[in-house]
Amino acid sequence: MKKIEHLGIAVHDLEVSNALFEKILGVPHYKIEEVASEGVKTSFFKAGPNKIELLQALDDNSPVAKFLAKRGEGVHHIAFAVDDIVAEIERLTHEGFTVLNKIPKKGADNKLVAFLHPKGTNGVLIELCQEDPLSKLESRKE
Ligand SMILES: C[C@@H](C(=O)O)C(=O)SCCNC(=O)CCNC(=O)[C@H](O)C(C)(C)COP(=O)(O)OP(=O)(O)OC[C@H]1O[C@@H](n2cnc3c(N)ncnc32)[C@H](O)[C@@H]1OP(=O)(O)O
Ligand SMILES: [Co+2]
Repeated sequence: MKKIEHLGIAVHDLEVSNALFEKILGVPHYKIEEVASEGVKTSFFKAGPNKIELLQALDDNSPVAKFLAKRGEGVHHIAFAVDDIVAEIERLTHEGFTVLNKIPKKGADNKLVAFLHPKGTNGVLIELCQEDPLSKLESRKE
């Protein structure tokens, strides 16, 4: 794993939290993106070389809605950048971790993502993140 790609923070109201994090970080969010498959609306901030992802739930059954109901607002996951997500999924599965999706799925900000169950990782939800190679081709079409 190369570095922390982003830190995910669950929030009730994206608009309110966008204003809050703009005050904290001194920069506005650079992107808002819905990921319907995850049931979230996200916004992204850059703090120097680091990225923060705010997550608001789109529906009551989404992972973020459940998290908010159980634990309230706060750090939801840590995402690590990897070069080869398929190889990392294999490696971590062999190490005995529960990879929640064995096939990488499309995340936000042009990434392919996979999650490790927090029960096997000291209670921290871990996201693996690889740059989606197709996203370069998609942006060329525009
Ligand atoms: C867009 C994308 C991107 O960056 O590109 C994203 O980040 S999407 C980010 C949103 N998507 C995801 O989170 C997808 C991966 N997450 C999941 O599949 C789910 O949230 C699970 C982690 C499997 C939990 O789902 P489940 O239905 O089992 O919920 P549950 O409420 O019964 O939770 C089971 C236990 O896990 C704990 N738990 C749940 N979410 C947690 C989290 N984020 N961090 C630490 N612990 C967590 C609960 O408190 C509970 O513990 P106790 O048993 O002790 O009470
Ligand atoms: Co994330």
